[in-house]
Amino acid sequence: MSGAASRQPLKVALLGCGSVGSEVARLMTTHADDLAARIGAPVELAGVAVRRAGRSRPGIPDELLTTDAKALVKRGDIDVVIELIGGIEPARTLITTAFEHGASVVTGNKALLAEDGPALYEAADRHGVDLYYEAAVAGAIPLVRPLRESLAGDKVNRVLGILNGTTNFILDKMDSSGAGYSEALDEATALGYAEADPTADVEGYDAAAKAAILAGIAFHTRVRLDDVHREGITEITAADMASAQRMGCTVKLLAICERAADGRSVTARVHPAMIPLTHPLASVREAYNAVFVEASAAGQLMFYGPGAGGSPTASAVLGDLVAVCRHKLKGGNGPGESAYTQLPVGPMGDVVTRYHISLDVADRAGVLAHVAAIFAEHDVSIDTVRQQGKDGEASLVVVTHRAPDSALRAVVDELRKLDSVRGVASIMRVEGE
Ligand SMILES: NC(=O)c1ccc[n+]([C@@H]2O[C@H](COP(=O)([O-])OP(=O)(O)OC[C@H]3O[C@@H](n4cnc5c(N)ncnc54)[C@H](O)[C@@H]3O)[C@@H](O)[C@H]2O)c1
Ligand SMILES: N[C@@H](CCO)C(=O)O
Ligand code: NA
Repeated sequence: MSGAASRQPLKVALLGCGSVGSEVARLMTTHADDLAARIGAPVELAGVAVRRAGRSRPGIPDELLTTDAKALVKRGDIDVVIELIGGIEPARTLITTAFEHGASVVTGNKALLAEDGPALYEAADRHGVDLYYEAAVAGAIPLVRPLRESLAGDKVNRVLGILNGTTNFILDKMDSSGAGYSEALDEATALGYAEADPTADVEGYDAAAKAAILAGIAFHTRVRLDDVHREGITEITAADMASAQRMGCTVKLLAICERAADGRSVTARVHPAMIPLTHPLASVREAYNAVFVEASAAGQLMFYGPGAGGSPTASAVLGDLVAVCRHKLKGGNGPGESAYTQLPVGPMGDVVTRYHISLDVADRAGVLAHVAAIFAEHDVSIDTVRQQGKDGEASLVVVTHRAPDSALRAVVDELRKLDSVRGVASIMRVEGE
């Protein structure tokens, strides 16, 4: 018997046995010997909380199953709680109860961390236990740990990436096949990427929660879901995609967290954006995620891989499990969260970027001059204009140089008032140039 195997086992309670939880349980069994050797003691699945009783779970002895998650975390002999239920309650209460009973927690719950992360980080700290959550952002891709630990000596200025697999799959489909949004969503649902209710993905809530978590760690400040400007992909049309392609671009749902130029605030936003086909994020296909981190000393780092799915996400959970078990065994805790910079989160109006605006206008003399004058009045410089006319109507596509979002909004408000402007068909930001 190896030294690790002869040690007293560390007891683990698993809350939730869905896509990720069931994979975690399976890997804990199949990798048991390696986990014991790496941790220095065996890990024992001591209980599994499920919502419905009476159904056997493959690989999990029936006597470990319980529908009373609260009693499980209160048992007093649990070293680590793995929370994979999701949502705000009862997950929040279960996690804080686990802390009160001396257990460290590993979770993939981005919704909860974006809503109430700081209170939970503080509670973990107060009780001298760990709260680890690599699975919460970009699934299997190591991103939380590199930001929290590897880059702790650097100054991160920007985090930009694709943080939602479902929407990337839909946009990729629209780009490669010319499909409309609904058709691409149907395919994502049929393949099991999009859930029955895809709102959190397609409206950008899932990516915004991940952006809030990343911005908080990257800039050492507090960022909540409500601080993140959020736009989803439901309004993206096949025409938008075709227009992007004409510019040598594609459309991606991006999450962008940035330090302001004066260093006094940060911004965090999730919205669709055109990016040039030459940009590495343009080649992120299907349900993959990819994230760029720009830091003062390190320069530009790219993280890429499967950001969702039971098995990839379970990989991140197990990595965290090993880390917190090592701390349990050796004493002490991993790095906590720090919000020492107290940088405020600035409004979307402060964000400076480029825009692609598509207008339906009357095709007559002077219209272009009127439109151009409104851009000039607000100091928004035009890069290119493309006009296509038919039967007295025309579509006008204006691409700007970099300008503050507030100035662009003012331009659009005035354009809408012009008689000759029939409608603003789309406004999209252009990133990555
Ligand atoms: N699936 C992914 O690709 C993925 C990726 C990253 C993070 N996550 C996160 O991981 C967590 C779990 O996701 P999932 O995809 O496995 O979800 P899931 O819906 O497949 O699993 C959740 C399970 O929890 C159970 N449950 C709900 N309430 C419970 C309760 N009170 N007690 C016991 N069990 C309860 C449900 O019955 C379900 O089986 C979520 O926070 C999710 O955001 C998921
Ligand atoms: N629904 C999420 C799962 C991973 O968090 C996605 O599509 O990326
Ligand atoms: Na991750």
